[in-house]
Amino acid sequence: MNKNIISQTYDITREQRNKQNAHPSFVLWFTGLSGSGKSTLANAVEKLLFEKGIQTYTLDGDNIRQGVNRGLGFSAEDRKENLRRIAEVAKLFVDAGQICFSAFISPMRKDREMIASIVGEKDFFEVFVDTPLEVCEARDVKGLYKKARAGEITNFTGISAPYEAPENPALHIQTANESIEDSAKKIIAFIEEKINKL
Ligand SMILES: Nc1ncnc2c1ncn2[C@@H]1O[C@H](COP(=O)(O)OS(=O)(=O)O)[C@@H](OP(=O)(O)O)[C@H]1O
Ligand SMILES: Nc1ncnc2c1ncn2[C@@H]1O[C@H](COP(=O)(O)OP(=O)(O)O)[C@@H](O)[C@H]1O
Repeated sequence: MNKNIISQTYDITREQRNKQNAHPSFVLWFTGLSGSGKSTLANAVEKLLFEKGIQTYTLDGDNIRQGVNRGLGFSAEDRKENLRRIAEVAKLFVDAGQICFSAFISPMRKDREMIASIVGEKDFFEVFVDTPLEVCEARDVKGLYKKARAGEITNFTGISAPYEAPENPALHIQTANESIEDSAKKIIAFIEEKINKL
């Protein structure tokens, strides 16, 4: 850390923002294979909360990689740096009073532990979007599995790069046999419980 950089404090605090919004702020971190349903569910849940006047924002891998993290690839080191930066951004959203959804594959347990420690354990909730590889591959929303099988994409999660399933997620969503609405309802119930408890 540069000793010439000193932390600046501002008078409007997170607590004041939470009070004004009438709800706490925290991060729901969706992890799962490509095509598991992370973006779909973050989108569905965000719409339901928006209607209730709850402040939310979603950070999504595809979008962030075209802007803030343009230039990072899919090696283990680049994924770690991608996720470290997003964790810092998510932490800012929590400070800004938002319920922040993060939809990133985030395949490695160690990297997810790093994210939790950056965001702060008490503000971090891991949502495992648990969809079997065969189902994700059959969905092949963006045609990437086909390319990965053909060897046109290297380091593709689930095919040529690892995915380590969470061992103790705050929430476990299995999308293979349930509708988007049913999955979204489970997440909303989880959030409502947090809002009432925090
Ligand atoms: N090699 C490889 N492996 C996995 N995914 C790939 C790859 N190349 C491109 N894509 C596309 O990038 C999206 C995943 O980016 P993330 O930032 O979420 O990945 S990570 O958390 O850093 O592992 C991912 O988006 P989702 O399908 O929404 O998960 C893909 O569209
Ligand atoms: N219960 C469910 N939850 C989420 N997505 C589902 C569900 N059932 C089917 N799907 C479909 O699975 C696909 C998931 O794609 P997407 O949200 O882009 O995944 P990811 O963001 O994890 O890559 C979408 O086409 C969506 O309609």
